[in-house]
Amino acid sequence: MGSAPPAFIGAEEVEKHLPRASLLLPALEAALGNFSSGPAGGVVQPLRTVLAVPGHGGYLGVMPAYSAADDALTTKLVTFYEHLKDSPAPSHQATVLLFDPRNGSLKAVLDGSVITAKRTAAVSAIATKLLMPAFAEVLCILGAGVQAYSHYEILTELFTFKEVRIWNRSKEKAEKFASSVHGPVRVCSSAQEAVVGADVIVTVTMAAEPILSGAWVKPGAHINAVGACRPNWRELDDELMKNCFLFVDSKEAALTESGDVILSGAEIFAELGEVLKGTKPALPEKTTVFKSLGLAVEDAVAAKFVYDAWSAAN
Ligand SMILES: NC(=O)C1=CN([C@@H]2O[C@H](COP(=O)(O)OP(=O)(O)OC[C@H]3O[C@@H](n4cnc5c(N)ncnc54)[C@H](O)[C@@H]3O)[C@@H](O)[C@H]2O)C=CC1
Ligand SMILES: O=C(O)C1=NCCCC1
Repeated sequence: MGSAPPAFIGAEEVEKHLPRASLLLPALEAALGNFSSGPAGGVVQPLRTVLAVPGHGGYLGVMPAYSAADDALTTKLVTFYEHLKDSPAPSHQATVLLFDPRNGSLKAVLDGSVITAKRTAAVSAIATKLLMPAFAEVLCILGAGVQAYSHYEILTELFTFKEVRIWNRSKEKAEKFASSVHGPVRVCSSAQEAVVGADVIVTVTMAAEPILSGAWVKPGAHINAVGACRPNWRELDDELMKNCFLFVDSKEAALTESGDVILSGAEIFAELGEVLKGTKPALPEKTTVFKSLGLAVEDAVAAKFVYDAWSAAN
């Protein structure tokens, strides 16, 4: 007898079984700690393969991982495109394949876009909890796309800010963001206006040149730097990179993929997983940057969560 055909779990079903990114927090915290524990942590994850699509300004990323603690075996396939002016397609599209680790059978094909949006924001929330200054009052989001929404949702669910500000390259998109989310958001006309005085800053743009300058950043602020995932792309300038304590999800990935890290020559202080394990301090009183690139094990944990919830309901 052959194995059952794989389930297809589309975006709506993923959303239904993962209504809030915060549901992933315990599993993601454990996974980040395991990832930073080397082979003893039971996470098997090579550096992702990212191949350019010549002539189309696009990239295809292949992200396999196995997490022994979750007994989750997945690979995510993600495409991201720089210029989509005349296309209705989102800039990032993803699919996660979930396998049975016991025999390699494909159990499910899951929409990966919702998973990517939520797990990335959840990891930024973990970094924020550890690294933001005490009494943080002002949240600033630079960018108004998919990740801006997921970051806004989890950061305003977990923390209480007196003010939320947004800036986007095209103001219309920032205004649409401000009128769609549930709480008050101030639309700013420049990145500088949004950043000055902010305690927590999130950069979620497709920029390839710095959009955040260290000169604007309040000493002690925490920055989640989520965009700029190519070795020649930047969101943060050298002044910020050189004058912060730099935390990353993966040292290997940061030194291979992050233009902000590679081109600035900034020294990495710790992986987030090391802070979660208690082997490195968090330093919330310092100016901190969490450079996020996205780990395949985060997708494994999130896909397993969705699949288990879906299975229980079907
Ligand atoms: N670290 C991680 O785990 C992940 C990181 N990302 C990255 O996060 C960033 C945001 O992703 P999404 O929200 O899905 O993209 P999106 O396309 O939905 O939104 C991107 C935003 O950036 C703005 N933008 C585009 N080009 C710009 C430029 N040159 N300068 C300033 N702003 C510009 C757009 O107006 C848009 O509001 C991307 O860089 C993406 O690659 C995405 C997924 C996971
Ligand atoms: O981790 C991910 O997923 C991604 N990271 C960088 C940009 C593409 C998607």
